[in-house]
Amino acid sequence: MNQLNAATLANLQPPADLEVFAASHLPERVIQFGEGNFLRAFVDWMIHRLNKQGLFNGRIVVVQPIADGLAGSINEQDGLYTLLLRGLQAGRIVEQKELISSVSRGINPYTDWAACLACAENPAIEFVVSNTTEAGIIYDPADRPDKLPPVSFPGKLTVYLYHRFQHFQGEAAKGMVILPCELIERNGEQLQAIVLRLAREWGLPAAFAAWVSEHNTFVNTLVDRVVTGYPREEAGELEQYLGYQDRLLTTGELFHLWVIEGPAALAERLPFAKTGLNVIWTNDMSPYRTRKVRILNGAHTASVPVAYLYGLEAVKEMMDHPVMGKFIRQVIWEEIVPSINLDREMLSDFAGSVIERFENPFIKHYLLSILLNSSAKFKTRNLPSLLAYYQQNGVLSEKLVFSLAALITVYKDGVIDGSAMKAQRAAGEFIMKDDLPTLEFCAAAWRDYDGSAQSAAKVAQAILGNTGIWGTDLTAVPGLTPMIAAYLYDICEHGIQATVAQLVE
Ligand SMILES: NC(=O)c1ccc[n+]([C@@H]2O[C@H](COP(=O)([O-])OP(=O)(O)OC[C@H]3O[C@@H](n4cnc5c(N)ncnc54)[C@H](O)[C@@H]3O)[C@@H](O)[C@H]2O)c1
Ligand SMILES: O=P(O)(O)OC[C@@H](O)[C@@H](O)[C@H](O)[C@H](O)CO
Repeated sequence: MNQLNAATLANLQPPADLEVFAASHLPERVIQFGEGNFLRAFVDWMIHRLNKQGLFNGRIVVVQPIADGLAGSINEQDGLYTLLLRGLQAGRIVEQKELISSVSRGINPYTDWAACLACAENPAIEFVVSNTTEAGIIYDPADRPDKLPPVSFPGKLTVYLYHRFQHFQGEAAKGMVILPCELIERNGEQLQAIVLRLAREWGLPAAFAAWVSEHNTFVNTLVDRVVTGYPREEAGELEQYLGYQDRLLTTGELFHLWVIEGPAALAERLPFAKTGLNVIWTNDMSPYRTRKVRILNGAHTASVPVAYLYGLEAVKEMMDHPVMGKFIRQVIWEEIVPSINLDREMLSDFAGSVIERFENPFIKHYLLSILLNSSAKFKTRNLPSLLAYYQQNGVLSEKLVFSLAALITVYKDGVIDGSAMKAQRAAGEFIMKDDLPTLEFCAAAWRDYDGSAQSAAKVAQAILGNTGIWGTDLTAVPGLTPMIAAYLYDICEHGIQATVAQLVE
């Protein structure tokens, strides 16, 4: 079977339900840092939808942000890939198969940084999009403008913008619109602040900093869609059906929401709403962010360590499970939702829709992929709920605390292997990826556990007291250390299944 590319497509009779739209004539108008599943199933899909209706007429040049990436595969496929969106709409099964044609090419800046800078000279490329994970928007004091390319994403963007500034001699109209999609608080503002800091520390002219501030627009955005990536279990069957091999094949749910905090005039230049896409332009995205990160991501992060240790593999399986299904619903309705100080009805509607999305029978969202980097996720997604619940009620939220104990148990008996950990659950060994110092610290904290309640208390004391992991000393939260210690002991000595079964009843 041939690999998908323009030539393969030209000689193929695609299945009738695969929507194909030719876009190879359209100019590049967007530069995108990040080539992951999420952007391909979200922003690139949205631009594709705009193009189909003649509302944008532009393509995206994709830059891989780290040395190991997919630019080569993107080019082998002439930027083409298949997206499968599946779910229930008004009780009906809906499956949308689209051949996405909005990506023009991939650039690997580690082998061709000049190609990336050449884009900065193109006046038609006015938009920057990014998703470099939460690890991407960071200030790296060791980064340098003369590295080819700079190491960090903000470093690359600073040099990119400086090249544009120089090429167009600071012309106001050549400023860019920058839309980061990383799931960090006020992503646009944080990115702009790092760019300006690097510009200052690298001794770039003050006029450049002024141009960045006055003529470039960094917007804050919040993204929402469950993207499950390459469907490895059914890929063979799907490729037979499609008639080609597609290394970039991606799957996800139908639901999508992009909240953009930016000037109304921008909505005219990116007219997503005209195509029926769920894109909200607002002056204040914080309620959207709080509700999404605390309820949807928080529910994932609270339930996944428990469910994975329990022996389950995917979100839908967890939702259908007699014990774990109760656990996740209880943690959402009884602990997370009440801890958020926003309109009750809005929160309830959202929580209900999140549960329906998790029940989507057509996507397989692996727990292990959600478990990745759980310590940082717990800190930003669940700790605020745990602490707010305590402040409101004067007692600790049992299931959120239990989920923290389950997460701490994930690191028990772990052996560091390169930058990850070989970890253990009853069902066997697995690879736990997390921040390396956290993995090392937690593995060491468990070493003296001897099956006694006292040694469980020592583990709890050590791990909760590590401010580097949680951003605060959690042993200072009244009652938390003994409660975690008791759960650790129960999980280790009675097993997670018995412990969680008792908790949900
Ligand atoms: N998959 C989803 O359902 C989903 C939904 C909403 C938001 N997100 C967010 O999108 C991010 C990416 O998800 P994905 O599914 O596309 O993952 P992915 O693994 O397919 O892609 C990750 C991307 O991030 C880049 N990257 C990784 N580490 C980096 C680093 N240290 N510095 C710079 N770039 C780095 C990679 O090069 C790649 O482009 C996640 O961190 C998540 O927060 C994902
Ligand atoms: O993508 P992560 O690893 O940051 O978090 C795992 C999930 O919570 C996340 O992917 C959600 O499904 C997504 O944020 C929905 O929009």
